[in-house]
Amino acid sequence: MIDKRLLRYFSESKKAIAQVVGLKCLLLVLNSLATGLMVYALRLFFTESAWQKPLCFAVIGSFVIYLSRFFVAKKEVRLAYRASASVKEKMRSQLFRKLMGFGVRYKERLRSAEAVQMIGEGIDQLEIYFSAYLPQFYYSMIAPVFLFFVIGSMSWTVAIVLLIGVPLIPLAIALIQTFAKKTFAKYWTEYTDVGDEFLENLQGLTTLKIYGTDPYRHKQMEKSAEAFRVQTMRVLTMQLNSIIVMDFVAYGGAAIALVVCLKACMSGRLDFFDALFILLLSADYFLPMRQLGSFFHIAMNGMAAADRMFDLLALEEEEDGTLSMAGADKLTAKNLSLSYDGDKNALDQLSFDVKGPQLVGIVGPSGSGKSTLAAVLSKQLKGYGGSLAFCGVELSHTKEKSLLDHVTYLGAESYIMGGSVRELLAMANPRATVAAMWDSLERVNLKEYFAAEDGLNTIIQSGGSNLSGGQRQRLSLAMALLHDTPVYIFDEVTSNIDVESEEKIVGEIRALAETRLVLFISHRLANVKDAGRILVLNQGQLVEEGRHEELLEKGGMYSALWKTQAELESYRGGEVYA
Ligand SMILES: Nc1ncnc2c1ncn2[C@@H]1O[C@H](COP(=O)(O)OP(=O)(O)OP(=O)(O)O)[C@@H](O)[C@H]1O
Repeated sequence: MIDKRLLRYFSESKKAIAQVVGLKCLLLVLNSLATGLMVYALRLFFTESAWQKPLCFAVIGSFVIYLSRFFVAKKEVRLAYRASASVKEKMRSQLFRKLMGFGVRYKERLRSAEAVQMIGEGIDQLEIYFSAYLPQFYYSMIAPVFLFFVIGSMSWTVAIVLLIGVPLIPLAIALIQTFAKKTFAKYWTEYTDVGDEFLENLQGLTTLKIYGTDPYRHKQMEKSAEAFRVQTMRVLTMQLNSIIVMDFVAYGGAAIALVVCLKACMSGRLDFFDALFILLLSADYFLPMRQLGSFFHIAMNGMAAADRMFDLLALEEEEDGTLSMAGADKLTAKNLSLSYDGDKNALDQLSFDVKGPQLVGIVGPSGSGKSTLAAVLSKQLKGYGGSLAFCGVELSHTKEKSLLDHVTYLGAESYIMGGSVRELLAMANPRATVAAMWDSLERVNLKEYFAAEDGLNTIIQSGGSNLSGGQRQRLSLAMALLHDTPVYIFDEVTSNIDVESEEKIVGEIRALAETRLVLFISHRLANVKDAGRILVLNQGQLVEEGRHEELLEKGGMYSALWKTQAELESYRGGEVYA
């Protein structure tokens, strides 16, 4: 009934839980005292001739006790919150750290919807486990023992009858738990599956509409939603049934005690006012256990969610390097290889040596390994074979933070967060001045546009949804330029951009390469024509390298690609491909 692993993991919450249990016991004592005083007052009222003074005392006493109960209960709520707050904070930060540890490839380990559900609702369920279920669990063990002695002082028979009924509730709970665990685990699987499917369908809605496949996905989604509904109903049915069982035990036990109590009273073995006191307190005998039963269902859900969280926390992370970069103007690859599936090499024995400042073009047919190389260079992909080093420091041993301080990667599609243009640019470089921000916007052809809007205060919606594809890309580029690092990796950054902006941006990239090492992947060879060095990849191998003219002269792959593109782009005037 208790998840020991959870308790061990969050051992710091034990103190607050113990305090909550202590306060619950204090409330029980106060409650018993108040009931005792009330019964005492009634006894005086009906049996004593000079009853005014003691009655007054009893009424005032009861009032004081109820007032104290109010403050104790308030404190209990606060402590219960404290017990769970630290748990939630610790679990959220651990999961967040883990996801960060997976890096940009976290999606390979965990689906986005599952991450959101786990970190949101899953952790909220843990709150109830720690703030309500655990304190109630310990309290419900102590309360019947305390009441056993209080009631026993008046009638041991009634006390024993009541005590016999109490363990039936935890027994019922334990019995339910044996099959409930599977039901809850399945519920969580269905829940995260349906969430993931929903998110994917939502993200791909435009594609589904274009190809008219939305009715098919609609049907599939309906099936998953139905499976989730059925599972939810199973959980609810199980909860309802177990509540009926627990109510039967609790109220059945109280009813039997009532009969025993009345019989003892009628036979004169028990004083009427003592019997009244016992009857009033008998509910407290079962209520803690009964309440434990209600918290138990929510706690089970929290435990099932916790199982998934622990599974995630147990996943291995690739360890970060320990070395800082000694410089970034020299990049050396020796027999660099990488395979996605352990079978075919996406990068195959690449060896090259490039020095900055310089523009290095990386070209090759589709699927030749250009983006894979960029991903390895920016540590988005780890586990390469051979060697890859900036100024002699192996990339796999380099601290990610150090790499990010030296290398800026920009791909064809970067996610733009919501916020003002100023906030976005400050994210790239918190020390950037307003003038530097405008300068970076000017360099990517966005200055006029934002000046006509609300300047740096222009609000960008989440995902850059109020910008065009090209504007989004240019804003990402402005951020990259502001980031100001010695190395830049641009992977098809101009693929989404109109011709005029492309020319300006390629010009900016060339200018940037006068002071930095810029690796520029572009399917459009004209963009890298002026590069100091061009690496030509094919099937993961470096097949040619050199300057544009040298490569044309060779008449190899580069030359063939150039000719094909020249034909395709002849409508642009042809002078670039002449
Ligand atoms: N995540 C992945 N999982 C498995 N294989 C992959 C993955 N990404 C790329 N590949 C494979 O690796 C090879 C190189 O792909 P890569 O994306 O690096 O090529 P590219 O030269 O950038 O192509 P393009 O110009 O079309 O973008 C291809 O055969 C591709 O199918």
